[in-house]
Amino acid sequence: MIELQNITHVFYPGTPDERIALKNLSLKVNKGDFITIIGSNGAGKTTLFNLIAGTYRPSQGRILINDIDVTNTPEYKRAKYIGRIFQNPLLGTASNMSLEDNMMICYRKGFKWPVVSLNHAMREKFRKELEKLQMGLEHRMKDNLALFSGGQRQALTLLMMVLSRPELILLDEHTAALDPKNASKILALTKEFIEEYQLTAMMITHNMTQAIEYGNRLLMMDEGEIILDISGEEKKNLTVEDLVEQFHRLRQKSYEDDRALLSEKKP
Ligand SMILES: Nc1ncnc2c1ncn2[C@@H]1O[C@H](COP(=O)(O)OP(=O)(O)OP(=O)(O)O)[C@@H](O)[C@H]1O
Repeated sequence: MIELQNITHVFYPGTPDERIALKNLSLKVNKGDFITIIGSNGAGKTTLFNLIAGTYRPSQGRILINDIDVTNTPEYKRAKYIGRIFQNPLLGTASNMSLEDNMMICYRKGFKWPVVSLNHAMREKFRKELEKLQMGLEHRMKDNLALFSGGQRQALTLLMMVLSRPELILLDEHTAALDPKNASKILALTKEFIEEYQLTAMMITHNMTQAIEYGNRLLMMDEGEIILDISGEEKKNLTVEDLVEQFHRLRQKSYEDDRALLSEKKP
């Protein structure tokens, strides 16, 4: 469904600040894959998402979506197929608009005609969708989103993204800024929506336990390369210790990700 062919990305090439963020990276994402991505600090995870979403064009290599070369397709055009959620829960929704207006904008995404208006039938439809979040938000459709909590905003971002039926969703540490209770609620919803709508998903996380528990495939990145690509039974049997040990064996150094290692420490 999405294919990266020999992608290299260099920031500030030919200057003293030159930084090779991705090195000749190739990856095939199959329809229905739910891929978790872990990696040491500066491994290139977010750059990978930026290239898939079209925020940057790669220095070298090609990106295909459903066999169509989109390497030079701008981000706004790719947004039709790709949904993305960031760590900041305020980024995915408009604060100064009501919940129902936010949902309407998202519902219209990609459709220029016919123009659907916010009528009784639409409100009922939105109400039913909001009930799935089990947060009581179906009773607050006229409230401005500035009044909602971070967890509620991230749940809404997730729901609205799903309603726009993207082919691929990119989750960039989308639970990292939430408290543990909200983070696990959002993760459970993520899993539920991915299954219900049969979405293809890629999720960056600094939590190795989460990376093992969720999805059918796990990628580990380091210094701009994918160094592990584990799926199926092998993934089901993985432990955090295995991952740290495999990293050490492959790279002859210890895993440098403060947040990951701290989050795995037993109390
Ligand atoms: N806009 C940019 N300009 C210059 N260098 C950048 C830019 N974005 C990323 N880099 C560099 O590219 C490398 C990869 O960064 P990236 O943010 O993709 O890593 P990451 O795996 O997401 O890291 P982290 O887990 O710490 O967020 C790093 O060395 C980083 O400093």
